[in-house]
Amino acid sequence: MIKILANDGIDPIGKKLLEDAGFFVDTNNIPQDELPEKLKAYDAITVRSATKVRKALIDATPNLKVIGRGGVGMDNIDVEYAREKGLSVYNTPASSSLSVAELVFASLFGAVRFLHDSNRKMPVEGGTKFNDLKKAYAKGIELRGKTLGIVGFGRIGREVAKIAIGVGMDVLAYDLFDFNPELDIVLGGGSTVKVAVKKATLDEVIKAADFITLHTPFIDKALLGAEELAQTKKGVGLVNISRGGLIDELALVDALNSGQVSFAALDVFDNEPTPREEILKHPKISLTPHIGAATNEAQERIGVELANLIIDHFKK
Ligand SMILES: NC(=O)C1=CN([C@@H]2O[C@H](COP(=O)(O)OP(=O)(O)OC[C@H]3O[C@@H](n4cnc5c(N)ncnc54)[C@H](O)[C@@H]3O)[C@@H](O)[C@H]2O)C=CC1
Ligand SMILES: O=C(O)C(=O)COP(=O)(O)O
Repeated sequence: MIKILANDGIDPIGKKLLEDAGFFVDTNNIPQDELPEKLKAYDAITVRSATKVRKALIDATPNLKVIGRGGVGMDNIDVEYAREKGLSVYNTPASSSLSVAELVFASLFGAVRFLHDSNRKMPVEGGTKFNDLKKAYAKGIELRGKTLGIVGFGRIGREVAKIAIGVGMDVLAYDLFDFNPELDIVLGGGSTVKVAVKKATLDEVIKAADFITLHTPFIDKALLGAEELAQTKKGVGLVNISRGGLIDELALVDALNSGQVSFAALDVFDNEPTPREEILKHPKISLTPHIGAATNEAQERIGVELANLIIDHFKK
């Protein structure tokens, strides 16, 4: 019987698909340091972003045939090495795009009205300093009519743009590669309308946007470091739901303290799962613990897609 370890869990519908196909699915979370020994007994492992599948683990588990990533980023897997060793590696790249895009807007709408800070302070000071807090949060802003800079115009960047257009924002989009700026926006009743975003260089996005949201993988350096942050519009708002490292965290803290950046909404961090104190405690940072893909709908789509990929792999 094919044995699958879903080490970071799998949606129940995906699990049932695998079981109905005759596979054994173990959803126990085996600690990273025990995996080299315990994973020997399995044919496949599925992971999200928590479990790392590095060279040493691949070398220690010669029975392993498949690595499945329930999600997009495969930076926690030594993909090339695994493939060289004859393993198949799959991910589910489109299943969570909408959920990530919605979290961008949850974060943006929240941050421009200080919800992150208000939710921290109201339980402590709301009873005694209600009017002081009311004053502190008096300078909220609307999103309509503002310019959103999107860096990385792939699956998630495009979903973000669609919501932005619905909200009435101007969109400047930049990608390393040429792209089609037209989007099909679905209206009520099922009709669609084509709307194009403005193509821009990274420099133009940095200098002209009121808010910048990043949707690229992390390769080797921050896209927004001290130099770039110094060139933004004064008071720009930043969103990073992509990967830690894309914004230089220390430069960000400086830019928040000087007022160059008015807020940052972060779902991903340099050092997960233990982000640095200056980031966790900063009153101008809206925090979420890497939950971009953490909706029932996205996880169900991911689980089903991953199950079907694994079934196809072993049944072909
Ligand atoms: N926080 C979370 O829970 C989640 C985070 N993500 C992350 O979101 C990121 C984007 O995902 P997708 O949109 O699905 O990927 P995608 O591959 O569809 O789009 C990424 C785009 O970035 C562009 N790009 C790459 N390097 C660039 C650079 N240096 N400058 C400008 N553009 C660049 C690519 O050409 C591509 O168009 C991934 O890194 C993924 O890991 C994805 C899902 C959930
Ligand atoms: O799909 C991705 O790239 C993600 O970052 C999602 O991470 P998660 O599976 O929710 O731990």
